Amino acid sequence: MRVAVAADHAGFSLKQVLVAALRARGHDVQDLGAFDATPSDYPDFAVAVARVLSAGAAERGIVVCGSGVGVAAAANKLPGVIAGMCHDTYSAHQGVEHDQMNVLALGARVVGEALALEIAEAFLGARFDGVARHLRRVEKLRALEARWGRDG
Ligand SMILES: O=C(CO)[C@H](O)[C@H](O)[C@H](O)COP(=O)(O)O
Repeated sequence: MRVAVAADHAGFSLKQVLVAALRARGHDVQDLGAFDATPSDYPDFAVAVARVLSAGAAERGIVVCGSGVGVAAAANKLPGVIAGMCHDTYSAHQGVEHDQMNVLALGARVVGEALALEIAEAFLGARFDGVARHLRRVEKLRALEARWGRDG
């Protein structure tokens, strides 16, 4: 699967681990930085991933900061993005199956590397189930986006 990944300084180390592991497992990973742990601003990296998703150049995105909160908020500002912060595997796959989540937000100061990798795999392995009630709810999300717009 084509996956865009990015992190700020707080998520840099975990992002390095995720990129290497996901590539080793056969995913086509686009690493959008950060490329070192120099202090940086999480919106810049979350938006880099969200732009790729918004343009249809990747199927999924993973964004990492200290808590996962900032990158989730930033990614959700762009059209076509449904980002969720998940620190357990159930939310990571259910968010895709029910909510069509396409960006996973992780907090590197919250979860360890092994759990983060399991969460990422649960996210990447899941597919939207297309069940009518789930589709109806996702369409309401899209309608909210269309009504109030987002700054891409
Ligand atoms: O967790 C974050 C946002 O939700 C980000 O990692 C922030 O950049 C975090 O606040 C970083 O904190 P720092 O003290 O600047 O390292």
